[in-house]
Amino acid sequence: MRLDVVTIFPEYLAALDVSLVGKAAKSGLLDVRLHDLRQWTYDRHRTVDDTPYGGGAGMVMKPEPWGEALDTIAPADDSAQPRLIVPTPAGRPFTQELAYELAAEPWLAFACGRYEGIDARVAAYAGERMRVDEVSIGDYVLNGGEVAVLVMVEAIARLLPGVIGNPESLAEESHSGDGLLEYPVYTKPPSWRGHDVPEILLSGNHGAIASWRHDESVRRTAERRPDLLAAWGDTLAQQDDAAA
Ligand SMILES: O=C(OCc1ccccc1)c1cn[nH]c1
Repeated sequence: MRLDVVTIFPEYLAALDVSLVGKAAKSGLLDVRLHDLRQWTYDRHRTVDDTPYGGGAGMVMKPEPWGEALDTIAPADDSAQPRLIVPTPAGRPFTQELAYELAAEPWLAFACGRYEGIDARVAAYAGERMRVDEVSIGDYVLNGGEVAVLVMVEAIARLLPGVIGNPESLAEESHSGDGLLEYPVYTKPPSWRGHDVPEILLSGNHGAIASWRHDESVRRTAERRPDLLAAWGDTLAQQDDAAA
């Protein structure tokens, strides 16, 4: 997979060179290219922002540098075009499902907005030749899209074959498919500072262990994410109907 990231803080994305993503990049699974948006500015102050039409506080990122960045990274006359992801609080939710979808793409480009955002015509212009998704990693506001890109790239890269050492560990994690949160995990020692590992996990009774883990997943989901439990209940009902 090719990954392009356009930002006014390329050093923010240096983290992509370490850990899993760094290893994937070195092993050729990922072709990560960072671009400084100011490369496409020509005034003395390398201006990337201006005041918003219609008034209001803050500044908006000018369209011109973005248009030139996109034209350099993905020339309009190339048949191959990236899927453009624009992190923003106003985006569609980033989910494990979307991470899987994006992990199947051959080429992703990320546009890191700052200030109050990027002139809306940039997404419209890009949309003339590539798929554009405005995506939110959560209901809070950051100063820029860079951290959101780190979050999304890590969630996506770990799904690429060969990046994760043990693919089985993908199957049982939270949000990985059954719609419930992951059960609590334990390792040695069996007793630690007055806290013991639940006996069932030391029993070797795999049926009982699986049942305990499912019950713990349901309990935790009910406690922390009743929204997911409702969805999970609906899914079960649909499965029952389908089986009936
Ligand atoms: O703050 C975020 O992105 C940076 C950004 C982009 C555009 C305008 C303001 C801020 C964000 C929050 N959840 N997901 C993304």
